[in-house]
Amino acid sequence: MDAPLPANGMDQGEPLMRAEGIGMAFHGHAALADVRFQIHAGELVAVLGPSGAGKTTLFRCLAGLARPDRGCVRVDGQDMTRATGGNRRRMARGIALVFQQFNLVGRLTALDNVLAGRLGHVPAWRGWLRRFSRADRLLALECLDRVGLLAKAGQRADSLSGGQQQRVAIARALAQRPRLILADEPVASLDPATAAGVLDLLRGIARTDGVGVVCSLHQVDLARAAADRIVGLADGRVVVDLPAASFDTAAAARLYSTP
Ligand SMILES: Nc1ncnc2c1ncn2[C@@H]1O[C@H](COP(=O)(O)OP(=O)(O)OP(=O)(O)O)[C@@H](O)[C@H]1O
Repeated sequence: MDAPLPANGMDQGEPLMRAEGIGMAFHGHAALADVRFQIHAGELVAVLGPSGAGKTTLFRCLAGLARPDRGCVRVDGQDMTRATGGNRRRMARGIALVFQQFNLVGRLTALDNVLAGRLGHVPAWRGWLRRFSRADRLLALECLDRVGLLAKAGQRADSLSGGQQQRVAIARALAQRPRLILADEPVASLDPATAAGVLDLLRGIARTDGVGVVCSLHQVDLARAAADRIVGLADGRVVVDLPAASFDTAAAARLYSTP
């Protein structure tokens, strides 16, 4: 008999990214301790945990923005933590980041912000002069269309609503043509309905494009509705790693009551 397919219905194969025993301390206090989990193509993994559990520190380690004291992050089996030069840049290009505060340039249009997603793919001088090719412009417009904001392409980013700004940030991530999207509390600044819409969008991208998405969240209900898997961090350790459908009140109690 065939093995059952994972929660997202896709054949998972080799993981895109693997956290292998990540540890990181600040002033002698462990923010992360022996964190291990995997992310596969096409799945949305929600990282939940109480305040101070280490979600942002983990996100920074996965994104290559911080170097863990112990363990490593592997992308396609290669150790990103110790990669240098062109190799590191190539790995970083495959990882797009989405932040709670959107990180758009307010005075630039939505389209120009999305084009920033192409910066890792074009020669530096083109980026400085904002000389993007026709193909890059078409791709950026296509990405805006996918997030439902083609009509806002020429509008300044700071004139858009919070939900629209986060959609532009997701379009920018898409324009990078990433294999992984790491989103640190992407819906923390949004109202519940807008938040659910943004998570639906990320889940659709995971499914349609086969991108792995990791998303830290504070709301259990949103995580259960949008994610394929939930990884629970408490006091820097993974205390839960379950298909979202199996994340019940007992799992939530285990996660949020860990001393
Ligand atoms: N730059 C830093 N210097 C010192 N301590 C830090 C630093 N960054 C994080 N920490 C500590 O590491 C621990 C984990 O913090 P982190 O921000 O990763 O948690 P979090 O789960 O993202 O929290 P929240 O949900 O409140 O954003 C906390 O005890 C925090 O005080």
